[in-house]
Amino acid sequence: MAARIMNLPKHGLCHLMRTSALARHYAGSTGSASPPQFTTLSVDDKTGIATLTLNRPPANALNAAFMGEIARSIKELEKSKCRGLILTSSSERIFCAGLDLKECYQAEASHLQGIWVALQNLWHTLYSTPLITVALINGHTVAGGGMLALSSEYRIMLPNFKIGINETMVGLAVPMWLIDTYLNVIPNRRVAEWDLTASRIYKSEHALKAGLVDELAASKEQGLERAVAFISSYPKHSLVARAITKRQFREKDLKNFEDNRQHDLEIFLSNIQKPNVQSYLGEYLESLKKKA
Ligand SMILES: CCCCC/C=C\CCC/C=C/CC(=O)SCCNC(=O)CCNC(=O)[C@H](O)C(C)(C)COP(=O)(O)OP(=O)(O)OC[C@H]1O[C@@H](n2cnc3c(N)ncnc32)[C@H](O)[C@@H]1OP(=O)(O)O
Repeated sequence: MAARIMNLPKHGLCHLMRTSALARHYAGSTGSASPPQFTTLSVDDKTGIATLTLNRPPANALNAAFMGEIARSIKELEKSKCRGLILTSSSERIFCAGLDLKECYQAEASHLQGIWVALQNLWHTLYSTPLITVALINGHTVAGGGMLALSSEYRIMLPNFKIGINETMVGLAVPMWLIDTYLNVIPNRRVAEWDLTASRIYKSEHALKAGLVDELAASKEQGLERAVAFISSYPKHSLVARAITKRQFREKDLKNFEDNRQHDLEIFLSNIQKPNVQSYLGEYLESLKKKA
């Protein structure tokens, strides 16, 4: 691991930063003095590949601070001209359980707004990044967690976990930008419509067959090797052309999102505050607790 910040490393791809250095960098560039709280970031100076590890126990549930932190890391890595990003989890069971439902229950409108805007920003940042992105899904990933995996370009999953988008199950509609993201991975509209309307959750092995993930890996170590191999398969000289091509594939979805950003927020706020949705959310949270 590199131990210093410098302008141009010898391979010309990535500034070299350790977690502590990046934390200082955040303070300068975002106005926030707080170091990363829920993630760790490491950058390999030989490969130019960053690994961002989600670390908000027990479930990596997404609250506004956590989502802001992930989005800021991606932006900083873009500036430092890293080549690729691997997203993974410090948990051995859960990659990401989606939005922090405890923070969505009986919350003030302003708090809910902060959560949704952070989710929108995180999706936009990850979906549009020129970095080569791989989700190394080393645990269950549902709802907002599925969004993180599906917005990445390549998915490597460990066996015997669950992946899917289950919003209709919690009584809410899937937003158009997430439908577009899903279609970018599963272009068969009938299958995508069925999956999202039915809140279909796939087991790893079935997700591979369905094309929702690209590879299975036997262990996290093997998954990391495969992720590095995927990112390294893009030659250095092609990175700019690659990024422009990626952007063109995703541009329409990004524009649709920008055109409807405010409306999307209003729909979420209106739905999440409905008494029946809140009541269902309360029961759902109880059912999660009872499992323990
Ligand atoms: C509110 C709905 C908004 C809908 C918005 C509409 C559009 C969608 C656009 C994209 C946005 C998505 C919104 C969301 O992300 S909603 C989140 C939905 N998430 C879920 O339904 C996941 C619920 N969790 C599970 O199914 C399971 O926990 C699991 C992820 C499969 C892991 O199972 P397991 O390994 O058995 O672990 P536990 O169930 O025992 O959980 C461990 C621990 O974590 C707590 N927890 C789990 N999920 C959440 C969560 N989402 N938020 C907060 N806390 C969560 C769980 O309560 C346990 O805690 P304790 O150890 O303290 O009991």
